[in-house]
This record gives sequence, C-alpha cells and structure tokens, in this order.
Amino acid sequence: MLMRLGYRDVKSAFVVPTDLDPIERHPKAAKPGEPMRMHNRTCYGCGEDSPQGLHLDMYAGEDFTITASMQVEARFEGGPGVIHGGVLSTAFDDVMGMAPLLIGPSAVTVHLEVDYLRPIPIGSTLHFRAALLGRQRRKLYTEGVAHIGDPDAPVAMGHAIFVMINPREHFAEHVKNSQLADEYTQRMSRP
Ligand SMILES: CCCCCCCC/C=C\CCCCCCCC(=O)SCCNC(=O)CCNC(=O)[C@H](O)C(C)(C)COP(=O)(O)OP(=O)(O)OC[C@H]1O[C@@H](n2cnc3c(N)ncnc32)[C@H](O)[C@@H]1OP(=O)(O)O
Repeated sequence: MLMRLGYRDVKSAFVVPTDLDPIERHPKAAKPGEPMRMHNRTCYGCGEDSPQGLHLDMYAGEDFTITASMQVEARFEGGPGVIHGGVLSTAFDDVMGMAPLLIGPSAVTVHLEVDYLRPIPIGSTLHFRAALLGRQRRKLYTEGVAHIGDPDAPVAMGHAIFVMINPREHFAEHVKNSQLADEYTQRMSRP
C-alpha cells in the first residue's frame, strides 16, 4: 500500500520501506467528510480550547487521507507578511499526526520534515491534505501537502514518521502538567 499525494518534483530524501505491513481503516474511524475527533482539546495544533493555537479544522478523507485548513493569522508572521516556518511545521505535524487515527492507534511524532516551496502570505487560508503511506511494525509513514487556493500549485510538503504508543503508558507521568490535568487523571484511573 503506497498512495503518494503527487508532487514528485519535491526533492525530499524521505524513504518509505517497501516491506510494509497491511493496514485497514478502523471501523469506528470518522467517515470521509466527517470531522476528525480531537485527540486533545487543548492541543496547540487542532484544539478548540487552545487560545494561542493554530485551530486547524480537520476532516477524514477517502482511504487513508485527512484534509485540513487553517487561517494564516497576523500572529503567525515570521518574515514580513508571511507565515513563520515553525508554525507551518507545527501544522504539518498535527495534520499528518491525525492520519494514524484512521487505522486506530495513538501515535507520536519521531521524525518530521518540511519542504517550503513558496512564501505563504498572512491573510491566506492554508489547505492541507495528508496521507498515511504505510506501516512497518509500530512506525507509520505519512506525507502531507499544502496549498493556498490552487491544489495544483503546492506551497509546502511534509513527511513524517509516527510511532504507535499506548497513550495510558506514554502520558502517565505527564497528564499532571496538562491544562486538563483533572480530566486526564480521572480518565487514567478508569479501567
Ligand atoms: C487515558 C489517557 C488518554 C489520553 C488521550 C490522549 C490521546 C492522544 C493520542 C495521541 C497523541 C497524538 C498527538 C498528535 C500531536 C502531534 C504529534 C506530536 O507532536 S507528538 C509530540 C512529539 N513526539 C514525542 O514526544 C515522541 C518522543 N519519543 C518517544 O517518546 C519515543 O521515541 C517513542 C515512545 C515514540 C518510541 O520509543 P520506544 O522505545 O517505544 O520505541 P523505539 O524502538 O525507540 O522506536 C520504535 C520504532 O521507531 C523507530 N524510530 C524511532 N525514532 C525514529 C526516528 N527519529 N526516525 C526513524 N525511526 C525512528 C525505531 O527505529 C523503531 O523502529 P523498528 O521497528 O525497530 O524498525
């Protein structure tokens, strides 16, 4: 299973192994066109309760894809009049990080690459598409592409590897630092 999003002219060194394990869309995953359920509502990328966050709006796509958009607000400025590169990489991290949820498991980023193709003006709407390219053991290989109106004229591409985790174990020591510490501590204590 390897469904690339195209734009092969981007010179990324990202290598997806050829000996991939099978993947299936999880029966309870959002259906194409439905909003993706937020993994954490105070997430800096997609959380609606993160006042400083990017407020990415995410939807499940066909197969193993995600679509998303965000407004490039003045507070995201890096160079004069354009988005900060780190903000864009945060967006890619979060959009590609949603793709694992289509097959079920929680997964966290271990590797993230961004190719910046064109300046992205403040005031534009950024549209993303991301795809889960494949799984090898706990590693999930993803790709993302962004445009600002013309899907055939990408402004950036991303690639990332996520590793499947058990969230109860992975976040056990950290939920106390969350803005939602009480809620997560309660959830952790449920069987
Ligand atoms: C009741 C509670 C409910 C909670 C509900 C909340 C649910 C939330 C769910 C989900 C959250 C989604 C969040 C999305 C937000 C955006 C994503 C982020 O920003 S995530 C933040 C940044 N990332 C980290 O903080 C990871 C830090 N890293 C680690 O903690 C460890 O590296 C970990 C656990 C991920 C892996 O460590 P190991 O010891 O378990 O496993 P090893 O063997 O090292 O790696 C597994 C495989 O991955 C490869 N690998 C590891 N690092 C790699 C790298 N940098 N590049 C390539 N491969 C790598 C290894 O070579 C190995 O591969 P081989 O199977 O042996 O082939």
